Amino acid sequence: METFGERLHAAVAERGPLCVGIDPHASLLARWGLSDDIAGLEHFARTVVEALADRVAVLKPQSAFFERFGSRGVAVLESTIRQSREAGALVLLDVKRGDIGSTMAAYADAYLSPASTLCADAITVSPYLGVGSLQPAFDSAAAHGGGVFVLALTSNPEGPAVQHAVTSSGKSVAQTVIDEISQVNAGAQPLGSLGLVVGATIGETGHDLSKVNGPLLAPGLGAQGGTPDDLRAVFGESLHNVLPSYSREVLAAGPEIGELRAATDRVLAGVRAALG
Ligand SMILES: O=c1ccn([C@@H]2O[C@H](COP(=O)(O)O)[C@@H](O)[C@H]2O)c(=O)[nH]1
Repeated sequence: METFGERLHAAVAERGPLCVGIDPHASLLARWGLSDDIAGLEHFARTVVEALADRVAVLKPQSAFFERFGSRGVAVLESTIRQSREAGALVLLDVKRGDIGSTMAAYADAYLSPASTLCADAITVSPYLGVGSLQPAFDSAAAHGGGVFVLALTSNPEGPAVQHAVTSSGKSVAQTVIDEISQVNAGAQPLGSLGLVVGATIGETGHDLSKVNGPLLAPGLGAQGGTPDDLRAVFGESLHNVLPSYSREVLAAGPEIGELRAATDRVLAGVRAALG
């Protein structure tokens, strides 16, 4: 069985280093002339999949915007994941889950087990109950060829108050997360299956990402103000493992499929130039 790291490496080589988020904000539904209800959600998600799933390496549905509509929204999320994967995109489900023991194991079953209708290629998780509490997700990912992206240095301005705090070991909380994930990924070829989330907006923070040996998801580009030029300052020598992620910047170009594709081509050209 191929690992997620292998699959992601191949997808990026074939389609380019880009993740596009599927975030059906109420404001985007309105901008597309859609109703803020289950029919609007379904149309929006289906259009993005039709436009991009056969050409973008990774699609990242934001679970919250589907859950907003209850069980019918979750059903749309299920079909969005399935259709995206069938069209060849890897699906990173942005759910930012984090819990302990058997509860974390149940989340892992929900999102990483092929037996679940919500099974994605990878998920985002939160390490603030301790990185060790995420072990069931790491185990499930390893068993099924999936991936897990752990929040490390997030793109929001509130993040540093927690993530830069120094622990009793003398390291920051974020560096502790980075180092624990680096240990698991050590030696994996061409890339480990555990990734980190590091915002494109954070600037030079002095954190050492050089040993991660896994994908570095970079949200915060476009609508949050981050630019491809910011990536060098944030990632330095680790640029080769960066997976830039845009949501609103691309989605605002819809609803025309050609416009969504053109916006995607434009941001991909920008990040390619920055990543070198
Ligand atoms: O640090 C983080 C982690 C996750 N996100 C998510 O990415 C998208 C960003 O959307 P844009 O429209 O490109 O701003 C959204 O789903 C966030 O929840 C993040 O922004 N920062």
